[in-house]
Amino acid sequence: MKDTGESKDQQLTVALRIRPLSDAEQEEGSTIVAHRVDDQMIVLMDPMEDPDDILRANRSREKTYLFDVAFDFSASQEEVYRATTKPLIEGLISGYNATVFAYGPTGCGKTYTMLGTDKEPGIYVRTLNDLFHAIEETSDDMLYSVSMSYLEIYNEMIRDLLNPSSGFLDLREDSKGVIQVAGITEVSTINAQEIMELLVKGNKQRTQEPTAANQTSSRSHAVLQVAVKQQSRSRDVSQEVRFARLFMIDLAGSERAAQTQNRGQRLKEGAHINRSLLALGNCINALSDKNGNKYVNYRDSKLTRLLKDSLGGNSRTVMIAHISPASTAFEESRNTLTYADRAKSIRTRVKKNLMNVSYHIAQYTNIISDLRCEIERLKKKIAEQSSRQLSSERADIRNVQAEVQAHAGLQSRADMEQLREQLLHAFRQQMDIRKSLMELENSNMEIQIDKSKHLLIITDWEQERSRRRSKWRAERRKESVKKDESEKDSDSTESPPDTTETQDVLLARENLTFLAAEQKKIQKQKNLLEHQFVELRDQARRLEELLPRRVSSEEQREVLGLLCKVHELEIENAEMQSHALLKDNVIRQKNFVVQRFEQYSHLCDEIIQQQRQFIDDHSLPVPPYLQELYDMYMRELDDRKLDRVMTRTAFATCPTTTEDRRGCADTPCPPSCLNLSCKKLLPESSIDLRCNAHSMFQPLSGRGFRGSPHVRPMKTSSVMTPPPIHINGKERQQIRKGGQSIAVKAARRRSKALEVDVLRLPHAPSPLDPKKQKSNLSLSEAPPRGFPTRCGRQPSPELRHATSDDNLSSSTGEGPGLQATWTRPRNRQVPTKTQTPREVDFEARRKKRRSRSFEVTGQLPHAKTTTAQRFRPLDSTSDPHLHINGPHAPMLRPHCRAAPPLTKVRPPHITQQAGKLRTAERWNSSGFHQTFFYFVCVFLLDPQAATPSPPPARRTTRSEELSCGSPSSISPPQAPGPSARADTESGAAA
Ligand SMILES: Nc1ncnc2c1ncn2[C@@H]1O[C@H](COP(=O)(O)OP(=O)(O)OP(=O)(O)O)[C@@H](O)[C@H]1O
Repeated sequence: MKDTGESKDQQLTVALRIRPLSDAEQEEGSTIVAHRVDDQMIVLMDPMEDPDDILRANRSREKTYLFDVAFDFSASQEEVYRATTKPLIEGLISGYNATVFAYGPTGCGKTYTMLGTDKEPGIYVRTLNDLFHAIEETSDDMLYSVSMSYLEIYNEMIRDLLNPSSGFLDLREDSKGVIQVAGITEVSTINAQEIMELLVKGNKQRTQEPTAANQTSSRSHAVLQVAVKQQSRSRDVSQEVRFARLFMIDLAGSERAAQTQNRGQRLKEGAHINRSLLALGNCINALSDKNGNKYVNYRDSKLTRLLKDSLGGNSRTVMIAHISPASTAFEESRNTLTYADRAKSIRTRVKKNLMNVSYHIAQYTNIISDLRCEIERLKKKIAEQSSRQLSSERADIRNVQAEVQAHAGLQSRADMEQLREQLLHAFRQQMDIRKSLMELENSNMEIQIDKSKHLLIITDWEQERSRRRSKWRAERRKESVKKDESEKDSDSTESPPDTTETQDVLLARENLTFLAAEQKKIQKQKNLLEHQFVELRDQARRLEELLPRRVSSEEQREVLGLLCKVHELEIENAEMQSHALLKDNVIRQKNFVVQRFEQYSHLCDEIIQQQRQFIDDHSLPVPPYLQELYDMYMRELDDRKLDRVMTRTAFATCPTTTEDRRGCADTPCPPSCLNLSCKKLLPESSIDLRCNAHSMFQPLSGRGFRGSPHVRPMKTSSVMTPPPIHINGKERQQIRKGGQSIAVKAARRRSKALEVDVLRLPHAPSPLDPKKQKSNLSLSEAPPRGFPTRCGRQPSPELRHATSDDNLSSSTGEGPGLQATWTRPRNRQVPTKTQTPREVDFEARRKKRRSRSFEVTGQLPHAKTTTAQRFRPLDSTSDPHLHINGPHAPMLRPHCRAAPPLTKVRPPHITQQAGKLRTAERWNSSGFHQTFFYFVCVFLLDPQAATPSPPPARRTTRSEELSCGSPSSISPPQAPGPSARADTESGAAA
């Protein structure tokens, strides 16, 4: 092994630290005489300067010292370490020896700087920490071995602080002049924590005693030696090995006996300390001699021998001198400063401790085995690294997976949110459209009402015109009978009545045109909105279908399901509001129509009563059939009174289910509803009203209005048709039961009333009586509905049947009902021998009734071909104002063919007398009082004309229909004239 390091001169680094003024010094009243001027300059002021001392008068009272670095009481441990010792660590690793020693009087802070406290560790700890950190950083390439020893020189004896039991140790110098402590314990470790524990342990072994100057006065010099050996990990035949030592020395403080007041052992310790320090001072003096000729006597003390290399050899050395700032320690401070100042000029020859090791062939085996070990070690390290990498990669994969999952979760949540928003948007739009539709429908209804009012004005005017014309014609006819031809000529010059339309009528026509245009516009808007609504509903459905696929969690599914449900309910609510609105409007219109009808009815009654009064007053002869008619009229009046009461009850039993309502619409109302009143006794128009009132309870779809032409146009004006609210089986049963009980009551009351009639009326005439036969025949021919039996007022089987179970069951649509009782069978049954013709007739009707009741329930497929449909007895001919929706004229035509206006109807017995009973099926009770009234009028005017001719086969005009209810409109049948045609046209236009 040979030393290959290059040497270079290096000056000793001297730092000076001034500690803070201690409590004791403050108590003594010491003043601060040492000041740090800057990073390097210290000023020491002499507190004993006497102004009277002439000899020293010219001397400066302050002395300035310059050092490499200067600290005062404000400097921290870290600052001192960084400025003094930290730079040595790099050199130490590179193979340069280093020494740091703390020098100064006792109690000036040497131990504080080197060892420090737990909170403020000193140079020892900080240096070792940094050293091991630096070793760790380069350990991949270099192989280090660190050993540490800790000793004290106490009373010129060396003691191993790590192993105090080893006794006093000797100093020896090897062949190269390197001082060694024989037998010292060297601890090899690179664990900083372990070294710290050793230091604590060693410090506890250090001799420390309290003195007057310092309560923790160190009575020995403590030397911590750290040896660092470093070599490259790559082995070769020759290899470079670096070796360096670091001494960190906490010297004992120089002390004055007077100051320390030591006695005995302490005094002896002090003497030894001072001697070693004096030797150190001498060495420093010698080393700092500028000439360099002075002999350096290291052998005077073990301290100087130990520090031989550090002071004058191969070492980078840092001296940290400590002084007290107190005036009381002025002398010690000045001495210390003087020594430190001298030490500055000490120069050391520093060289790297490099050893090139050449191996013999015999050592190659070891080298190879070492290399193998190294290879194994490296392989192991690589494996460890790869496994660490793998695990980190796995961790990375897991992280990535977690991230992906989180991202997917976020994505799905965002998707769900978007879906929810879309759904909500679709629902909101649906609701908006619903509302708009409702508003449009409302406007439409209002327009309809307005139109009805205007139509009414026009109709009134037309009636008035017709009345005037009729009157004019009658007058003309009368005059033609009374006067001769010449007078006729003169009369022919009379102008017809003025038929110019009034201002009101013109205005009404204008308004009608305007309202029709408005209605068209509304209809267009409605169609558009309905189209949009359908699209939106489809869109919402598609979104709802998407839900199960998109929704990941049950919770989300539940929430979205509820959301859909809520909006469905909202839509249903809107539909119900729409229905309510429509119903409200329909009711308003019905009320209007009912009022109108009642006006007509009262007027008819009034006229009949007054005419009757007139006949009675003038004792005019009344033909028996007119008397019969009048009696019938009176009975009808009574029945109507009863009927009003019963109708109120029967209304409560109106069918509620769709099927029942449909039955009511397609066919006459079921018995439980209004059969006892509207179908038997009430005039046609009344029945129609009731039936329409029924239809108010139907859903506003076209289907619900099928049976009533008056309300059929409503089909086109209904809003989007939401499904009807279905009533479950139980509820339906309850409703039916309620209906049945009310129907039973009504039927019983009806039967009772008829029985009273039987008691009151004369018995049926004998079949042998030709007159009565005629009457009887006429009765059997005549429709039974509301038409009282002249032959003794026997309660008809039909009416008795009204209370039967059969009949009642039909009210719920479950069995045959009474519907057929107000229609007349077309094909009469051939009487058997035992049956009277009347019984045969009843039997036939009963069968027909059963078939009709099937028709109502819809159980027979060919029900539509029954007579009920052909006769259409419920269709009104009397009041055009029922036609509240849509076009009127086309709807009226088929209706009128089935039930012509009263002006064209002959009373049954008259037609029989004339042998022309063809229109009996047209006969119905609704026109009864009107017919009667007609005959009374005719009779009064001209008894000869009381035998009417059969009605001409012509189409009924609307104006004539409208005049049905008006007494003034009753006129003898006549061929349609130009005026009538004009009426027809104007009515159709309206
Ligand atoms: N820089 C400083 N800051 C604060 N306190 C200090 C400082 N220097 C020294 N002291 C305090 O002064 C007292 C004496 O210090 P220390 O024991 O380190 O002196 P010393 O020079 O080692 O004495 P000795 O030579 O007798 O061992 C201690 O209580 C120490 O905490």
